Amino acid sequence: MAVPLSTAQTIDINVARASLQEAGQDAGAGHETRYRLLSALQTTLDAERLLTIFFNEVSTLITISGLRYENESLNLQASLGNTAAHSSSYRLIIQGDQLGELTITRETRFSESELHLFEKLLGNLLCPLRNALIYQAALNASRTDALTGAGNRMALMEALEREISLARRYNQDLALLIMDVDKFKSINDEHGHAAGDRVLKELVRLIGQINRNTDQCFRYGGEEFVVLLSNTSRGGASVIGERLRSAIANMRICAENGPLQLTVSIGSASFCETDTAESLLNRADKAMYQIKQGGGNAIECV
Ligand SMILES: Nc1nc2c(ncn2[C@@H]2O[C@H](COP(=O)(O)OP(=O)(O)OP(=O)(O)O)[C@@H](O)[C@H]2O)c(=O)[nH]1
Repeated sequence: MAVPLSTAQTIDINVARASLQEAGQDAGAGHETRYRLLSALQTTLDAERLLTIFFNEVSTLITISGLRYENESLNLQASLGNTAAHSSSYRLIIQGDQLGELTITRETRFSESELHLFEKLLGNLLCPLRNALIYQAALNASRTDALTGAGNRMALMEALEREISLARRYNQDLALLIMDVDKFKSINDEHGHAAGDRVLKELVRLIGQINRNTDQCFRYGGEEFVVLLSNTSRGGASVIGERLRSAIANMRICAENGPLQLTVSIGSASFCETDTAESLLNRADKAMYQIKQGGGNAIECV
């Protein structure tokens, strides 16, 4: 049973402090667990690992079937154990920072004293969790293009290596598109750099809408983007590429000098056994270049 946010309890830093102080004074039940928990929570900056440590330690004191955690702004979800009929939900807040929502479940009702103990233990999680989330946000930022929100080149290379090893291991298809805006310099020259920036942002938004997987769109260079298409054949890549090309050609972007139109040249390459990340990108780049030389606004698949 999901508890609506409005009725979810709020754990804040005061609880965390009280919990830390009590951990020093309270020699009663769970004293050792709480010390073990406190030190174990200092060992990692991985939010999912922290939640696993927390779940395992708390389970030695309170019977819990499952724990769910969700942080919408970082798009983080974790689910441990099994979902059950009864639940208690907590909105985690520390000094005004929203850390997400945590829910514990089990088949029988939690007693008041169990929830009281759980809340004390939860207080111990807050600071380590906040540090882990700050770290995660910094990691995300280091892999994101600040202007468009697409992945950057580093993120592309990591994702591409991962996709290639999956394609090899499971004998799956893999394709990628390299897309370059045609005559982008003239868009900047005629409409201004700010309008050029808006074009790049709109382009990424549209790719996300059509491809429904924004994680797989990367800014490869100035006005050049890569779309990774996992589990996609050469024919599938051609269809998606053409869909993108035509949607972009039909897009109108408001600019001071009137509506602005653009076209893109697309090169698509399908993975074959001997490919590396570089060779796959090179083949798509060459295909894209051929389209450029023919005047742009088309797709070439190799
Ligand atoms: N507004 C804006 N412009 C950028 C950005 N990054 C690169 N550019 C511009 O993109 C333009 C790319 O120009 P070119 O490499 O000549 O490419 P093009 O005009 O698209 O020509 P073709 O690719 O041959 O069709 C340059 O004027 C860069 O200054 C950016 O983040 N924002």
